[in-house]
Amino acid sequence: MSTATPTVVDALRGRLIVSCQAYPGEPMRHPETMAQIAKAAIAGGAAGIRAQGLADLALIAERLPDTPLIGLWKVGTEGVFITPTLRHARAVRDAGAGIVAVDGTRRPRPDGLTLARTVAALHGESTGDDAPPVLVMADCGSLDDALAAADAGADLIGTTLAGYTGDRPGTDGPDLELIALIAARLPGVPLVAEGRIHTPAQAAAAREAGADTVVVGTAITHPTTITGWFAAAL
Ligand SMILES: CC(=O)N[C@H](C=O)[C@@H](O)[C@H](O)[C@H](O)COP(=O)(O)O
Repeated sequence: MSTATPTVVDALRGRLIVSCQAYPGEPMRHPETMAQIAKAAIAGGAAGIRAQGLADLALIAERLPDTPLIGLWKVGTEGVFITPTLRHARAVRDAGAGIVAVDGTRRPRPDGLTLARTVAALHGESTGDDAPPVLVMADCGSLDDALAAADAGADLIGTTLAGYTGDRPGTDGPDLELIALIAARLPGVPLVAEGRIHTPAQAAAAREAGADTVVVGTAITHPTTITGWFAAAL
């Protein structure tokens, strides 16, 4: 696992990261819209942004140059779809993400590389201008994924895919049990709680369970879903 203690991780510890994503065909799917949402999230106290797609990432990096940015590139919605290959990861980095989120499961990757080789390649490549190498966040779906990803050298472990790979139940809120299991087995490896955190109390519970930092997406930045929650209640 990585022994680096990057300052960007310190800046995120105990703080909120807001995921700003709109899905194909949705009204808010526009880089300008996502950049404005990201700025609004920072104004509200977020310490970092997570975003998808090269155009969104490039604009957010330009508008918020001092904000830690976790980038990903989704390819489809099935199997290994979060930044699935080294080529996608390099593009996300080159678009301006200081942290590249990649699929961190043990499933085979479309380019045939292991996660370890993917991480090593990214760590070994200069980003120019004395900038530190990009950090890699492994989006995991289980404890075994997390252990393997830490072994592979991932800088941050995320619970992003818990409930989406068949290894863990799709809990109503965050998978607090998984967060606690990973925190206990990987002390010292930055742990990002992500997925189905819908209330401030759930965010606090994720931190309490052992997460270093918390990502909230839908509940802050996806009005169609939030509206649906309210509409369904009436
Ligand atoms: C499983 C998957 O594709 N997760 C994606 C990863 O980037 C996003 O669709 C989620 O919105 C993000 O993880 C934040 O989670 P939530 O929106 O539940 O707060």
